[in-house]
Amino acid sequence: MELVYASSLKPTVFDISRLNKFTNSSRNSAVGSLFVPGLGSNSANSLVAMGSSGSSKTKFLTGSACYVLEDVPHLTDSIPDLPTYPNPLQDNPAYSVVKQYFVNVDDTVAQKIVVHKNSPRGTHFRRAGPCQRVYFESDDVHACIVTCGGLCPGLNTVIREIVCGLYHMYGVKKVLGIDGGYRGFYARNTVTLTPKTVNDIHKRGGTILGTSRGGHDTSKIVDSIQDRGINQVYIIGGDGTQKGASVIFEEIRRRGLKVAVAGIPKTIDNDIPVIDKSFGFDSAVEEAQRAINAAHVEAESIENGIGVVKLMGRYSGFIAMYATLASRDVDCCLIPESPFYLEGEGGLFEFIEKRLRENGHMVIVMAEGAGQEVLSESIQSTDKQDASGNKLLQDVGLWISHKIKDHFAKQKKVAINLKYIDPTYMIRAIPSNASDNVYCTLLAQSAVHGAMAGYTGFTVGPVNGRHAYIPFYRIIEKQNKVVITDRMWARLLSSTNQPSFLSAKDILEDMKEEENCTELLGNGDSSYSSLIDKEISCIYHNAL
Ligand SMILES: Nc1ncnc2c1ncn2[C@@H]1O[C@H](COP(=O)(O)OP(=O)(O)O)[C@@H](O)[C@H]1O
Ligand SMILES: O=P(O)(O)OC[C@H]1O[C@](O)(COP(=O)(O)O)[C@@H](O)[C@@H]1O
Ligand SMILES: [Mg+2]
Repeated sequence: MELVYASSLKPTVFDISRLNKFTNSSRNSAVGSLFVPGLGSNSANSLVAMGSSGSSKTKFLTGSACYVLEDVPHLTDSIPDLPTYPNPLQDNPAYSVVKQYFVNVDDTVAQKIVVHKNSPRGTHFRRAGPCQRVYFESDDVHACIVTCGGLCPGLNTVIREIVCGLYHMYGVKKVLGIDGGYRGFYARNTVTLTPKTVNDIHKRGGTILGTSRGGHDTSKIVDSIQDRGINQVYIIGGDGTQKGASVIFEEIRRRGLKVAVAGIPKTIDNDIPVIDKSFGFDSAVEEAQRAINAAHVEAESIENGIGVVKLMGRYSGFIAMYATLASRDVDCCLIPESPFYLEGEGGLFEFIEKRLRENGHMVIVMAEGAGQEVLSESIQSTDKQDASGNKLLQDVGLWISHKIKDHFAKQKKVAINLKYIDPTYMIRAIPSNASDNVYCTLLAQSAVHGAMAGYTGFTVGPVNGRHAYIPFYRIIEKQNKVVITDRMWARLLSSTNQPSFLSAKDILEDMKEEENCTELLGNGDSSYSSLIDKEISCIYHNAL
């Protein structure tokens, strides 16, 4: 049993695997508080739970009305008695006039903001921002930045703002860029980054550091961090990258190093859970409009014109869904989460025929991961993967274009004119738009504040509009997907008026699957969030 102290409250620490038993035996405690032996049932008492999920430790702090803080690790968890220093920002003329510039140590951000009067308060995350005391002296900081995975608009902005944030806010002068993703730690050169060298990189697409898939060798990476004397690691990347960051963090902690590991979530697909959205997503949706416009102009200009646009989205169809909603020129949007079929009543071909009869043209937008099951039934699917283990997809846009052409050629009733546009890599390579630039700046600064304050093993991101520090295990436990039984997909269906391709039975099955999934996660080792949510609502309802 370990004892840790968080905020001003006296904590009790216990193994999370015992939470079930522990909370079951406390059902008679006062509403809104968990009964902790030794702390009594006073709702002012809180408990801190530190348990292990496989190799990963989890920190929970509970409060009244079933409040739970899923906190992030801190350097002092494994290296106690580290010295602290006043935050240099307090002497910064720009910030000295700002009222309450520092975040309160008890500030947290609620994960669920739609509540009822009797709802438990539920899960919260630590609010991101500058803290009064920091755990690094400016001259002692040696930071590094790495970018991994696929490209995404805004990568250079995040790099720029980490460098400038460290320099200008904290007086940190040693920042290293790791060349070419994770493998760059041990196989490539590094570049020195200064505000001067990164000054105008936000105007360029891509990443000035280069990126890669695969090549994650944890012990070689941590050896390199240790050998170079790096003590702050900023890791920018998607779900795969954050998994890599999590194991790097574990290894650093195992070796007892004073090194803060901060993740900045990147993915054009918006498939990272918990956070509101990922950077680059807005830019991608905006740029996709140009491709959809082109498809619409082409389709409209000729009799029975059909424009097919393929957008990115391997497992999640967010870009296709938002680009469709933004455009209003799209007749049908196909995403991986919503299965569809081609032939017969209610199928895609029937819908195309109807739209051509009504409007004389149509536009179809599809995510690259859509219809993979139909496609693999039709052509032999391969199980090829990229270097990171992501499934390599067949070109569904090209395949569907051929299918549509074949269908109308066989029918011999309507002569169609189909144009297929694949703007995927053009979209991914653009610089970020204005709103993503602002967003990237906030992400970078929050990451810098967190690392300087000694937090580690966290990903930063907005939760309901407020930036928060989220433990790695919450980011990597599942992927964010479009929920087709949610309002947003219903809005899309009513905007395009396309068929849902689902029978009432399918919808019921989908909802059941969602429920089962939550159940499984709740009982399994991987999702502490679901476990905690289930437990607190159980206690709460029993107490009422
Ligand atoms: N489970 C994992 N454990 C450790 N490293 C991983 C894991 N999954 C992916 N990575 C590493 O993360 C990097 C990026 O992953 P990838 O899936 O290509 O992109 P993204 O981070 O954008 O999802 C790669 O270098 C890959 O080796
Ligand atoms: O061809 P590449 O570079 O491997 O990338 C293709 C994939 O990268 C993405 O753009 C983004 O994926 P990641 O965020 O995992 O890098 C996917 O939409 C796409 O399937
Ligand atoms: Mg990914």
